[in-house]
Amino acid sequence: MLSPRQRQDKNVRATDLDALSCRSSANRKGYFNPPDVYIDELIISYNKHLQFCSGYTNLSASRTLRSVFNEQKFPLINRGTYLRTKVLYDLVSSFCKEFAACQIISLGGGSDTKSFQWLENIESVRVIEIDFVESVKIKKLAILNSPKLSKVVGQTSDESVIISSHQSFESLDPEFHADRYHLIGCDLREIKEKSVSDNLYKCIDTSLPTLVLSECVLCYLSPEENKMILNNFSEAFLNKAYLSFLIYEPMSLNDTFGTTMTNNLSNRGLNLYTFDHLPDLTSRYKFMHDECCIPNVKLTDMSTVAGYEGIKEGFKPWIDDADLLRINKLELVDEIEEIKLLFRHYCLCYAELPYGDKHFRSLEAYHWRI
Ligand SMILES: C[S@@+](CC[C@H](N)C(=O)[O-])C[C@H]1O[C@@H](n2cnc3c(N)ncnc32)[C@H](O)[C@@H]1O
Repeated sequence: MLSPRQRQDKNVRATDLDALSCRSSANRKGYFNPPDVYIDELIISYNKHLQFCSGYTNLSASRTLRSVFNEQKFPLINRGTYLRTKVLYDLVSSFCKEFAACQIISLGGGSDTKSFQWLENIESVRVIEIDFVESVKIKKLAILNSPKLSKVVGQTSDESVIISSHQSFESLDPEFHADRYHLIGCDLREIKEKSVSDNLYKCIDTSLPTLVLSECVLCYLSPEENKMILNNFSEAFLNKAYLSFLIYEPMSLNDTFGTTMTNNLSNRGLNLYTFDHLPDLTSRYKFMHDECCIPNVKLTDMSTVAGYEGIKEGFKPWIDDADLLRINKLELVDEIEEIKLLFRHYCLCYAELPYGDKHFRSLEAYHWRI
């Protein structure tokens, strides 16, 4: 029997399946150019191993996977997935180009495949991915059993790893370490505990310019936990190297659509703790700037990023015309008001700490609302 907290954590971990199924759907529809060749390897790992995760049986795992992956995604969801993936990928890539030798720390990286693409395309980047122990094991098994993934992280072996029971899954070491890539299993809420932080900072190089990425992760934690996690990184890098945060999250805007989002999630046993406290860009700016003491904070919403709003006010879309034209041809999306409404409820935040005269200069090329 799972405790209420374990049940809640199981639901939070399962949000990764939604993210993966959305990426898989967008990929199949041709949104990603070039196509993402890593997504299927993660799906294979979930198909084989979800049944061994806590709270699942063979039957409930196949039911979950069927319902998540068989569901047809609306064009507007595919478009949103594409936009989020493309914008975050490009922004982080331009960070890596500007800072040359650098490090990306992905909080709650789940089955995201952008890390593999950064490793493939950017020679001097180190990537550290952190997630719950079970989620990290799914990714580790995907890497160990996939020649494609093993190759991209720079560690090939001829032996595949066979997991055939809850027990063998549980006894698998969750960590994976290669020269430029590290997978670490931990609960971010415990980041201040000495054993957790010692283990984490063994893999993190605090002398490198670093970007901490959180894509739909911190929203599942309370504002106090958000602050504690951000402060933990800020303190670790203080006077040692440039540090910044890139955060992508839903926000409630305190409107009817936000209330519907909250209700849908709470029906699935999920609480978005930041929804009440950080409902919009202004409150998020205050939180990052005043409470987390980060001096340079930029924020915008995805409707502005995509060019659905803000053009008259002088905001330029972040996606170029040729790409917009290309994705417009993939699927007919005529519910423009619905797209605006949905995209307005997702925010993007870049926040950097002072370190000498270091600054992510390419940031100025993007149009931010705040
Ligand atoms: C919606 S998924 C997003 C996954 C990935 N960032 C993406 O965008 O595709 C949320 C992820 O955050 C992870 N997560 C949430 N709370 C966490 C915590 N307290 N510690 C570690 N990981 C956590 C979940 O396990 C899950 O993989």
